[in-house]
Amino acid sequence: MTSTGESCSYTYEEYKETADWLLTHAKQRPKVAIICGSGLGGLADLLVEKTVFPYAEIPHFPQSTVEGHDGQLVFGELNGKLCVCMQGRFHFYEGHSIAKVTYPVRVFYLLGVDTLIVTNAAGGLNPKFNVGDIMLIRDHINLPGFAGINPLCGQNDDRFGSRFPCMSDAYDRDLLRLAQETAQEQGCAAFLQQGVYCMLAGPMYETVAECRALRILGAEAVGMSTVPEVVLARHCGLRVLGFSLITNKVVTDYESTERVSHNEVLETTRMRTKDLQKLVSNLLSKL
Ligand SMILES: O=P(O)(O)O[C@@H]1C[C@H](O)[C@@H](CO)O1
Ligand code: HPA
Repeated sequence: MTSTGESCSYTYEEYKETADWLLTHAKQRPKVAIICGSGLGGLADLLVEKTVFPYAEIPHFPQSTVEGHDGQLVFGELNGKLCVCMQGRFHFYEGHSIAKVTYPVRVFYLLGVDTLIVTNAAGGLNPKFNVGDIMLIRDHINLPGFAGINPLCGQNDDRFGSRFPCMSDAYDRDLLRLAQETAQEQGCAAFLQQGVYCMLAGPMYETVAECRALRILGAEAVGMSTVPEVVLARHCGLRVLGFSLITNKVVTDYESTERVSHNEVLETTRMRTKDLQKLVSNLLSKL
């Protein structure tokens, strides 16, 4: 890894070393990778015929530091589909460079993965959303990207993708439709939403004025992750499907006494995690 203070990136060889190490140590060859959001790592526990690698054992892999993010990579089968699951993701606010936050995505690509499923916990900005709703991510707003915090900044490596990737189709429309159908079939359409996720760097939750501004921008859910991984995944041509679990409503009123906390976020994930697990699992069988 090179770090100049202004930029920080990994070499192709480093990604390759990690991928080759995993190919040597895991027998599975998954086509689907899943990144589990805060409190949503239980999904990885459902895999069968598992091979589990603590992040600390994987060459060049970053470490998780946030409660609700366990820090292990799980290979296995879920509903008949081979998957590799990140039980714990990396966030920019943990002090990781944006290259570190997204490191696993290029490793997945080199493993032969062609589909990335991302999940996260997010605050609901759309007034029609309820706590516990599952929002299919239709699009995103990359606010840190507006400020130049972007995993694609720096020299482009054509072995991963082109200099100027398209982002107008970041979230795969066929997968979105499939997720909607699956939700209907399993009877959870009542709490399924679709919308625009906006990433902020965090780690503080938003002020009232910020939430009002985000709404004006067209954001419907706000969080502190996901977008850098999706940007890098699209750069190397992976199909992406994203789920935001609406864990809290954001505060847009100065008279409100509500205070969002990570405890509240984790509590909501506990309430809804089984539904999200079932949705992902049912969907996998259709891929
Ligand atoms: O990893 P995700 O995006 O699910 O985590 C969210 C954003 C912050 O890390 C944390 C705030 O409660 O949950
Ligand atoms: N804001 C930002 N990130 C979040 C929130 C929120 O309200 N809830 C869960 N993650």
